[in-house]
Amino acid sequence: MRIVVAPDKFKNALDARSVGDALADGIRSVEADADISVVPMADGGEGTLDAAIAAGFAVSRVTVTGPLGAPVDAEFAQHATTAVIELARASGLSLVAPGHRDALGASSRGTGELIAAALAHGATSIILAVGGSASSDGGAGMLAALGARLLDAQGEPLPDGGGALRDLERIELDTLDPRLADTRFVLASDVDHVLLGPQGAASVFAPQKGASVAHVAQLELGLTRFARILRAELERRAPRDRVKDFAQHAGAGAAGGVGFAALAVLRALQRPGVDVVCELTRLRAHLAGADLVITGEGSLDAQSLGGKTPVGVLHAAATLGIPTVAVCGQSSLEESEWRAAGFSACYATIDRAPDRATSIRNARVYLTEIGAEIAAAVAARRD
Ligand SMILES: O=C(O)[C@H](O)CO
Repeated sequence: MRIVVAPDKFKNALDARSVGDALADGIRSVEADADISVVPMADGGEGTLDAAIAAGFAVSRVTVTGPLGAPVDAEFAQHATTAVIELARASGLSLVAPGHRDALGASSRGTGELIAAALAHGATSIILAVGGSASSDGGAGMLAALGARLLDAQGEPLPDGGGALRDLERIELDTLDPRLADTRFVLASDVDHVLLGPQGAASVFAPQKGASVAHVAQLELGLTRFARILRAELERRAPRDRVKDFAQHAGAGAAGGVGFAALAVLRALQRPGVDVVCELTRLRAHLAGADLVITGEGSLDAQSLGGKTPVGVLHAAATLGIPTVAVCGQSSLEESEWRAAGFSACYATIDRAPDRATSIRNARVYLTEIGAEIAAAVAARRD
């Protein structure tokens, strides 16, 4: 029996590798000879770097400016001239203790510093995996770290953080790192949100970064100003008809608007994150000859069906006619929904636990049980 286990992380419980290993342990407890490939996956947000490293990319460590200004040790991954930068490693919300969240002050500067480090290592193709950020600065910090000048009415550099953007008067892009002109960027984002408005970066995501209602309003104002001034600067540099309204582009609102800066200034090509990760991990090669695929993520819901990891893996397996089983911490989908999506079965750890906290705490144990149950079901069908 050949089984490919290609899960995303179970947020707050286990990383993707641990989820896969727990399922594999369970399968082997029933089918000792099973040929199992564990392929840690991600949807373009957090976990993308781990997926690249698991796929053989080399790791480089750099000290960069953390989301609130203190230095953090971050990593990027590189293979030949392709680098994977995961924003969350430099500018992630997980780097900030819950009591210290500062939605106005947090910056994406460290992500720009990571990009600069990758350029110094010879990268000419950069996959920018964004999501899980502490910042809502529209990518202003990232651009500043790459040489852009963001100035206030007195011609002084703006302080870091989305809260300061309301004082932005001018952006100069002529000072950008010249290597960027010869670098191809792919934007792999965890969400498709636009930059502004009720579905934008400030309204939807800033509250989880510690923003009050008043902060959200201030951030929205600043991001609106930033988008307008940046667009004017881009129009100054290029014929007006070639400058798109990147603020409205899907993914522009990812990571507090870093998606916007990546699209507008780094000329990034936006791709569904899970497709990028499928390529990084060479998932299709792993799937060759498989009898079954197991995928999943912490919470399986309508958003998952919109193109998150489980569905990306499901589609890759379906093209080869391989059945796919979903495993999750909890699911809000009806059986008819996950079946209609194409999964042949769906298992949730919460179904084995008295409550959510226990489900998270004992995720490894439950996943091992689920792995055993899946293997037993396959064996029963075969015998
Ligand atoms: O970082 C964020 O703002 C969210 O994860 C959406 O990208």
